[in-house]
Formats: sequence, structure tokens, C-alpha cells
Amino acid sequence: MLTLSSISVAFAGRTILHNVDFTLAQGSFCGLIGSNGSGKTTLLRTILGLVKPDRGTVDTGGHEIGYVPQKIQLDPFMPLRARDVVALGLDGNRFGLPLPSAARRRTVDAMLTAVDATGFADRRVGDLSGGQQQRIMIAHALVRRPKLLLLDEPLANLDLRSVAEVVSLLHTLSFEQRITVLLSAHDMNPLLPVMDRIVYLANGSSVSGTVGEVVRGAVLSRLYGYHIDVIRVHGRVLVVAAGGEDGLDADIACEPVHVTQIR
Ligand SMILES: Nc1ncnc2c1ncn2[C@@H]1O[C@H](COP(=O)(O)OP(=O)(O)OP(=O)(O)O)[C@@H](O)[C@H]1O
Repeated sequence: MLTLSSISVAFAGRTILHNVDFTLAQGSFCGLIGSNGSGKTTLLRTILGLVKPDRGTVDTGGHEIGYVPQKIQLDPFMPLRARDVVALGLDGNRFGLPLPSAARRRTVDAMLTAVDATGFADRRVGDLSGGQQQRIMIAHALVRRPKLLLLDEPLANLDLRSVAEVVSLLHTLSFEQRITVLLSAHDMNPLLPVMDRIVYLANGSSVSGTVGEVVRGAVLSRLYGYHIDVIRVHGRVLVVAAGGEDGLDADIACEPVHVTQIR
């Protein structure tokens, strides 16, 4: 469904991604995990063809891609209902005759049902909660039935309950409709129950595989280039750099170490 081979990207001579390789099978659910600035957005934009890699290839099998970009700010006064935003996804960059209005309505209604948004479909989109808006943006991205869905930090700025709801919705959609999901996040913990693959970015490089293969001290130490401990506690994972004067230090020299919080 998706294969990246030796992708390297540099901006103004600075390497952002170096030799990134991974393959996702149809229907897989993959977390793209890395700290701020590790290159997650750049990688997603490369897959979308919006960033041209300096080296390497992206193969999407010619499939249409659905995309939920980062940090969408919906103006509370924008005179659009939630269902209008979903309908806009039908037009995308498609040329030619639009769908007849009855078919349009049926397609939008089916998508609103799939993301469990019928209860607020006629409300002004800017008035919805963060979790409700995220459902609508997912419906917008999926309304043309792409088989590959990319989401850039869709869990950022959501409360814990909305995070769980959005993760569960994406997992159901991926499982039932065989949609391949690649979702970026700086905290892997909410995704642990649903991820069957992980791509972990640090220092411009990546490592991919199952969570059990990737989230290990030895593997992440090689990736970061210094000693990393992976601590599992109460079903959560904490990734910590060992260093500093008193042993564990989560933020040495502002290195891009991804530290998950124990809540
Ligand atoms: N068009 C660009 N020109 C120059 N530098 C860029 C460009 N886009 C991104 N960068 C730089 O590339 C690095 C990676 O950015 P990117 O947005 O891909 O990271 P990210 O992992 O998505 O971070 P965040 O979680 O903060 O969004 C950053 O240092 C950023 O400043």
C-alpha cells in the first residue's frame, strides 16, 4: 500500500530526513512517532508529493490519499455546518461534473454516520469541541474513500477522553474498511493498544517495525546515538535518556528525546 525507499530530505543544506525506509501493508495502523521538529510533518508531506525528496522514492500504488493536516483552526464564526465541511471533501481537486445532489447527500450522510457525527452534523463547525471537529476533519478526508489516510498530530490539543475516542474511531475505520492509517504523534501511549506498526523518527533517521521490535532500549539507543532506557509502567511506556549529574535526565542539552508522560 505504501513503500518509502531511502528517503532523504534537506532544507537549506540541513538534513531533516536521512535514508527513511518503511513499508505499510493494506489495513495496517501505524504510528509515526517523534519529538517536535523530528520531521514528522516533512515525512507526511513527502508522501503527499508536497515535498520533493533529495533522494529516494515513495510508492503509494497510485492510490488516492486522504489527509488531515496539523493544527486546523476553524473560525467559530465561519458560516459552515459540520456537514458542509465533509461535503467540501467530495470536491477536493476533482474536475468534471459534480455528483448529483441526492447522491452527494447520501455519501455525506454515510460518512457522518461512520464517524459518529450525525448528532452534531447541522451545527456550525466552529462551535464544535476539539474532538468533534477532529471527527469532521477525518470524515472530510475520507469522504472520497481513499485507502490510505495520513493524519498529522490529530491527537494534539484534545482532552484524554477525546483522544481515546478519536483513536478508537480510527482503529474501527481502519479495521472495518481496510484503510491504511499513518498517524503522527509525539506521545505513543494512546496508540499502544491499536498500532500494529511504528515508525520512530529521531536525528533524521528512522526505525520501523512492531512496537515490540522498535520500542526497546538497545534499538532506540542506536537511533539516538546515546543511551536510552525504555521503562514500561502501568501499561505505559516512558522513553528516557540516561545522563546528567543525577542519573536519569529527560531533557539533556535539549536533545530531541521523546519523553512520554506518566499520568
Ligand atoms: N519548508 C521548510 N524550510 C526549512 N525548514 C523546514 C521547512 N519545513 C520544516 N522545516 C524544518 O524541518 C524540521 C522538521 O520539521 P517538521 O515540521 O517536519 O517536524 P515535526 O516532527 O512535524 O515537528 P512538530 O511536531 O513540531 O510539528 C524543523 O526543524 C523545521 O524547522
